Amino acid sequence: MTDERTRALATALVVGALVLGSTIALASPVVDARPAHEIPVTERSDADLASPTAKGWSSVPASDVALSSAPSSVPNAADTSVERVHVQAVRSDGQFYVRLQWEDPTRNTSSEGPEQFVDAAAVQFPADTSSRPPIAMGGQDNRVNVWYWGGDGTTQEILAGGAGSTTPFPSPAVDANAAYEDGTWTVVYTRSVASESANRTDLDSTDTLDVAFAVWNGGNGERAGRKSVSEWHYFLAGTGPQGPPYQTLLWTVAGIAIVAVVGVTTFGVRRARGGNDGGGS
Ligand code: HEM
Repeated sequence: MTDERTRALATALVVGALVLGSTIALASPVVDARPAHEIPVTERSDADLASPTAKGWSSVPASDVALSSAPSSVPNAADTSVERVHVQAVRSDGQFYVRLQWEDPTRNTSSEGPEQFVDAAAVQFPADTSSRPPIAMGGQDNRVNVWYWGGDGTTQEILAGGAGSTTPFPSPAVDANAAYEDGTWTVVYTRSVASESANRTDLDSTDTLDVAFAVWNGGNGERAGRKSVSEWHYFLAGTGPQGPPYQTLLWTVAGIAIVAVVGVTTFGVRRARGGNDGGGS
């Protein structure tokens, strides 16, 4: 290979690497632009996502939500083990789906023996979505709806106005389905978007919807007030910054970058070859 050819090839590769590198550097902040407490709600049509292993979940953006011990006064309240939960949400065909996934190496589904507690998870919404209730399960004049799933197969829809006031709805409108695989729980809650009673959270809002999460590791003695909880987050209906438009933008920019890299490299190689051909034998 002649010096000129080597130089042209090296230049093409450096230019290509610079184009690709700057594209990634510029595109990443755009993708990460979602506010820390925002969780996008993806709009779908005719998607049945009630099963935790439904294929449709693989294309729904997941948010990583941090958890910490609930500041309650029960014994060993600070001894909790689950530090994060992945959250996905979809509205489809009149149904609202929330999928939670978290790691728990021990699968606890029975509370029948002494000191046995089940793994569990819950989602909390304001009963009246126009204001944000206290995170510790609402207050007397600002109650919350809690969707509770327990590892023994229990699903409850609860109305609460502060710790110690949890009251199950007489006819629950929430379903929950769970799967445990490779040390990970996956739970999907399903409720119809339409609310049927005054104390039920209106999920039909196109605005933001406050939401919080709790996870109990039964194997670590966690139950009731001893649990990992999130701060208040909010669901944002429609396509959030991490939703399709941003992904489409990222893939478009990445596509242009790849075409540019291939183009510059091909040009460089052709020039080098041309130089070589012109240079004779
Ligand atoms: C962050 C502050 C929180 C504190 C201090 C707290 C405290 C407590 C306490 C003391 C209890 C036992 C009394 C009772 O049953 O009412 C309890 C139970 C419960 N909490 Fe909370 N909580 C908090 C947040 C949450 C959140 C965010 C959720 C849901 C996402 C939640 C869901 C529940 C449920 C479902 C029960 C009943 C559990 C059972 O029967 O085992 N809590 N909580």
